[in-house]
Amino acid sequence: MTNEKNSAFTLDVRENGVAVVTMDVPGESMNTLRAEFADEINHVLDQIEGNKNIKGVVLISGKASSFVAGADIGMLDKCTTAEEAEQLSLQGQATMQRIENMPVTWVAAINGPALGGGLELAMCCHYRVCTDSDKTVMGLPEVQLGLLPGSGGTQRLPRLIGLQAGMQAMLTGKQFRPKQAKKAGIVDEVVPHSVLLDVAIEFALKRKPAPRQPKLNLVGKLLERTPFGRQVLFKQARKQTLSKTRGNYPAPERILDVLEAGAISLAKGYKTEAKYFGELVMTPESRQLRNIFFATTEMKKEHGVDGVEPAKVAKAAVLGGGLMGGGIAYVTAKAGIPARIKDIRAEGIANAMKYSFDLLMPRVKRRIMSKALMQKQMALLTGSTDYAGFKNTDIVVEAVFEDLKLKQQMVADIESQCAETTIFASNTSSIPIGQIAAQAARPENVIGLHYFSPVDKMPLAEVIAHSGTSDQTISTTVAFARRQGKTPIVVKDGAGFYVNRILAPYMNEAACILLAGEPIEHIDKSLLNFGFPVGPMKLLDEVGIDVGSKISPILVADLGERFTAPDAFDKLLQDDRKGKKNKSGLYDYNGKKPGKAVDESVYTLLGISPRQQLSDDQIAERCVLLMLNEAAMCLDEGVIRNARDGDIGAIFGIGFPPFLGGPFRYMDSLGIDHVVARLNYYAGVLGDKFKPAEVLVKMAAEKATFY
Ligand SMILES: C[C@@H](O)CC(=O)SCCNC(=O)CCNC(=O)[C@H](O)C(C)(C)COP(=O)(O)OP(=O)(O)OC[C@H]1O[C@@H](n2cnc3c(N)ncnc32)[C@H](O)[C@@H]1OP(=O)(O)O
Repeated sequence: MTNEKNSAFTLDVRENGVAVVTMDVPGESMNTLRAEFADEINHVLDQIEGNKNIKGVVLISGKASSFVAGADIGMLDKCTTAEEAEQLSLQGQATMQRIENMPVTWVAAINGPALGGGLELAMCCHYRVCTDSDKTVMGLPEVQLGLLPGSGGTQRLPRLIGLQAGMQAMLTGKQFRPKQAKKAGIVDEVVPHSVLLDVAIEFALKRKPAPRQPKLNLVGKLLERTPFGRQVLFKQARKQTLSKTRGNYPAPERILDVLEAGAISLAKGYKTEAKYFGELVMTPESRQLRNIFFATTEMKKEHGVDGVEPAKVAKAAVLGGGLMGGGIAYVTAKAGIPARIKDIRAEGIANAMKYSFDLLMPRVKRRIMSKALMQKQMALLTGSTDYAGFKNTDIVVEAVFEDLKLKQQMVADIESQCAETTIFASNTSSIPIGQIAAQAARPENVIGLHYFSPVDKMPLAEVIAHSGTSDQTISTTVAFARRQGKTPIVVKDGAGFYVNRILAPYMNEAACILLAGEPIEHIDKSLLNFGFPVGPMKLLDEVGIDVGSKISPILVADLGERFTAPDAFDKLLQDDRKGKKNKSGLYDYNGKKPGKAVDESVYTLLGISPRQQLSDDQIAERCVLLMLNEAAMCLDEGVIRNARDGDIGAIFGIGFPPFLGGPFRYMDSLGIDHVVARLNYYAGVLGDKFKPAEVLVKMAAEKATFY
């Protein structure tokens, strides 16, 4: 065995002629690919080429549960020119082409994540064997970083699984589970971890596979293997991509360019891949997306309170079997934590359980999940219309109606029915936690844990500590939310906490613009083009016009008149328009395409003759500026601990455009002086609600930035 001191690679030539190359980057929990490894890996390749006894090679990771997590994103972040980044790509391509062209058979033995450059490394091998571990995933997620696969992946994946499948995988960053990867043709075998190396060694002793084409049906062959078919395919793909990105994300378009080049010639494909990889590394969009990766990775290591270890949560309970309760129970059981659901009606419990069933059954049918695993997760859900089984719960999450008295009663019930250490976490979206805890015997155990709907999809959770919440409660709740797969941010108690507080002025301004006569679809299109996943008018229908109207008075009482909602909301509610939930809102939910067309009768109800008067940019600027201003006030008042939490909270909570990095990074990119100037302009035209936050005025004067 040869292993240069501190080398990332060791070479062990077995008696049977199989060389095992183990990648184990010293001191790192994950293997990543770095330019500095080039000499090391080429030295290993030289040794293999120089040893005629070697009949085959297995490439395996020395990490317990990960293969290779891709190129080192920190390395990419340090690039200062597109040419520098392009060289990294060309270097990666060359190394992988060298492996692919070696006379001996190479086998990638994958356990755990093989992502980005990690999958590219596996694809230059001649066979791939992976484990059936829950941690084993394969994919090319570069697009989520504003990049494209830069070490040959754009050319190898389509040749392995087909152009359409490869295109889809790269445009979405899809992660393949072991069985999916086998079915798609990414791996040749899926085995238990205990025999991974043995099976890989068997493959290494085989001859290289004959050149193979992915299996395609007739339509697939016509689309992928004829020039005319590819022309149709790429035209459709570009149209779909632009309809999703609205031109805000360059990477998907470059991926299609590279795929189209590669369909003509492999050499052209590699050349174009390196060129565009280099350019994308330097785009502001990719920089912002990489910042999100660094922020969320850093947050994974935080407990919410420095130096306070979380208590163990062995069992949880959920009060309320509605939409939120069902979602909370789902993510709890998915984390492997038993969840007891209490509702006043048995139907409520059944409804909560059905939430999980409806999410899991399709996965079983698509063979993404085994029936046994589904049954195991469902078995963690139990229910009761009383407090039986609550005695040994460590945390109870309350998700009942937004009624203060009811929530205070829930606190009293839990304090009498559960252990003295049991945490009471309220999923309230707006009621100050201090008020909910006002009559608690153990207020130190009371905390807010605010999820966003749909709970199984939205990654953010706000952890709201009132003045009496103990550090232990905070730390345990943060850890619990993280086990549920959430990205928790700890926010200070107060009406609307952080996310709903910055959302309210944004939504109110959209309503004002509507009342001034701007068409609903134009308002939504403007904010969609800005980069939000849904327009404010559609969001109002989705969340519920009644919910929005309940939050406003709470915000006005706690934070001031600037949160007063336009009377449009009252007029809509008087007409029983709650939105999507009762199929009557700003959009028409009764036609053939529910929610697609505006319900024109709204204009009559509001006394409006819709006419486009403002530009997209004017609409977006007015709504977004108020969100930015409120975010700055939240930071200044300590509602959020830092700009990073504010950015991640806005992106993960309300879909603030990720390519802009979040409110604070966006203000930095605009320039604080520009933000203040525009706020002052609108304050002069539209009133004090646009008055710039004092903190922004001060920062502008000092030419300060948030980062
Ligand atoms: C050549 C081209 O194709 C370009 C590329 O390959 S771009 C990179 C593509 N790869 C990715 O986008 C994967 C990014 N990583 C992840 O998604 C996750 O880390 C994971 C799913 C691999 C593992 O998740 P988890 O188990 O939660 O572990 P952490 O996220 O906490 O990560 C553990 C530590 O590894 C560091 N790390 C992970 N991936 C990378 C990477 N690509 N570059 C640099 N560092 C990476 C992460 O920062 C953690 O480090 P720490 O020191 O423990 O904080």
